[in-house]
Amino acid sequence: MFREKDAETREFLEAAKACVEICKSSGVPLLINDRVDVALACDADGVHVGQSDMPAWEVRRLLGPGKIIGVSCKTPAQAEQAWKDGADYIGCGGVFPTTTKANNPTLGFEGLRTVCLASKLPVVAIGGINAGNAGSVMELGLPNLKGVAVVSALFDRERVAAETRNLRSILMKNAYSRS
Ligand SMILES: Cc1ncc(COP(=O)(O)OP(=O)(O)O)c(N)n1
Ligand SMILES: Cc1ncsc1CCOP(=O)(O)O
Repeated sequence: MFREKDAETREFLEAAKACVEICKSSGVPLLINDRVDVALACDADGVHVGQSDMPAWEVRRLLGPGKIIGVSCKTPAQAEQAWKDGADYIGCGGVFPTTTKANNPTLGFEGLRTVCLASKLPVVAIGGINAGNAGSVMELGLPNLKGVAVVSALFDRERVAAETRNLRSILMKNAYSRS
């Protein structure tokens, strides 16, 4: 996911193009946060939109059937709408308090559980998740909960690659212990 809230469009596009190149060479899909125009211009793999961004059905119309669309959802009604609109997955949170996104109510495990139980789409948990609590989120064993998304757990750290490997190994251990 490429998420940049403050950049000018041209700066955003240039950075997104660079990320697309890196991700393509590693076989990793790249989604662009919010910006359908940028995703189209750099041929990203998809877009993630929030509840006040372009509606997912419109994103689907513009991107076509082959791209990945994610929608942030805090309620069962929003999850149902995302499914009707043709999204591929939903992001649900903040699960824990976070300073990365302002005015973002914390749902806790109960809010996450409510949305996961109602969702017809795979769910990615987000908000305040890190190496210390990612295991406890996945161990909830909620239906449709397929993974976690993090920002500060990696980018507030000096050793981003090492932190990424550590978080990945925690999530992989959890995946094996549930299979
Ligand atoms: C998996 C996932 N969930 C939520 C988001 C954030 O999207 P949004 O609600 O549009 O909030 P902003 O990031 O735009 O502030 C995400 N990128 N991924
Ligand atoms: C974008 C977003 N949407 C819900 S919480 C959040 C921020 C997550 O950031 P962090 O992983 O740093 O808590």
